[in-house]
Amino acid sequence: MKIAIGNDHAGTDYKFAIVKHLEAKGYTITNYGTDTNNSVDYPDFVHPVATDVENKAVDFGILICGSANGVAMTANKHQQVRAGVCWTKEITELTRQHNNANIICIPARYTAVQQAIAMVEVFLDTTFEGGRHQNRVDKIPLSC
Ligand SMILES: O=C(CO)[C@H](O)[C@H](O)[C@H](O)COP(=O)(O)O
Repeated sequence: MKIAIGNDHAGTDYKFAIVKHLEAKGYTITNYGTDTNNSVDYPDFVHPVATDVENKAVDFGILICGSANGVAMTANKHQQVRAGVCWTKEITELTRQHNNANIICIPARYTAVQQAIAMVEVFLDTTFEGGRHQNRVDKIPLSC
């Protein structure tokens, strides 16, 4: 499975922990940075991830910033992206089962790193339920 990952300065340390974990499990990761703790603007690192997801160059995306809101707002400007802010494993599971999210957004300043890794595992292992949820997901794009 192919994953694209991006973050701002608040998410760099978590990003490396997640990448290490996923690579050990055999995932192919495209890292769009940032790779330092120097202050950056999160949209610069979100759009490449969202573009890869939109173009189906990867299966899923992972975005990390301080609160997760900035990266989620940016990613959701892309038509084919459904980016969900996740802070528990249960919310993460529902984000896949009900919303068919293709990007998980993680709030590094409000989540422990082991919790972040556990949420990523749930995200990648959970399937969309379809059915009534498919009708709703189909109505998300503005073109409907
Ligand atoms: O974009 C955000 C808020 O929605 C992220 O949490 C950023 O990481 C945060 O705003 C960065 O803040 P900083 O004071 O510039 O480190």
